[in-house]
Amino acid sequence: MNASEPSLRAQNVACRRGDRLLFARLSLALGPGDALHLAGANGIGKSSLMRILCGLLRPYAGKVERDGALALLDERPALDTHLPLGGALAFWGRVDGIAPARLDEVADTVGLGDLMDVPVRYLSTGQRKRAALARTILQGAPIWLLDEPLNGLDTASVAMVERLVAQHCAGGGLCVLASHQPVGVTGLRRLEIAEFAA
Ligand SMILES: Nc1ncnc2c1ncn2[C@@H]1O[C@H](COP(=O)(O)OP(=O)(O)OP(=O)(O)O)[C@@H](O)[C@H]1O
Repeated sequence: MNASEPSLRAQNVACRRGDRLLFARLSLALGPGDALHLAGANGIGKSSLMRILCGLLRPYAGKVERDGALALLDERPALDTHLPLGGALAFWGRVDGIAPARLDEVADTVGLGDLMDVPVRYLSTGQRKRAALARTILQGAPIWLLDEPLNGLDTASVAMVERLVAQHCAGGGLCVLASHQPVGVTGLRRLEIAEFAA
């Protein structure tokens, strides 16, 4: 694999939360163009695995190796809820050196171009999810970790996320996506996390 190409590997990873071993011996390997759907029952450990993959949580056993920058989308979008959406995205635009025109372009992509003057706290559930997706896109990272990106989205928005994931992977990125819902992305692999059995 080329050094500039993104990759994400987990080898024999185990996850312990409190005194419970959630899962063990979990391995995965993704390279450019790959997309993986993480599935499994409530509380099985999908979000925990996402946090392990991005380095926010230490695995109980095993190791994770990653090449390339990553963007994590979870239920806590890093957008100032007191700012208008445009201002909240512009904050990160200044941090990351993103041109204002690019902010507008991505806001249009996720269907929020007309809501840039609305405070983030007034956005609906689905609009807030789409705002978080805009932030994910704007990060420009080749590795996307999307934890329940379809929650609260209407049918058209689900299709939009599926399209964006497909485009991201077609452009050489990779994506791990945790969802209880079916995900319509061509070539998507599926990993069902199973409860740990000794
Ligand atoms: N900080 C923590 N300390 C102890 N236990 C935790 C902690 N965070 C999560 N857990 C527990 O770990 C288990 C897995 O949680 P996690 O959020 O990873 O599951 P999930 O598969 O994403 O669930 P869901 O489908 O409901 O989103 C749950 O039983 C949860 O209560």
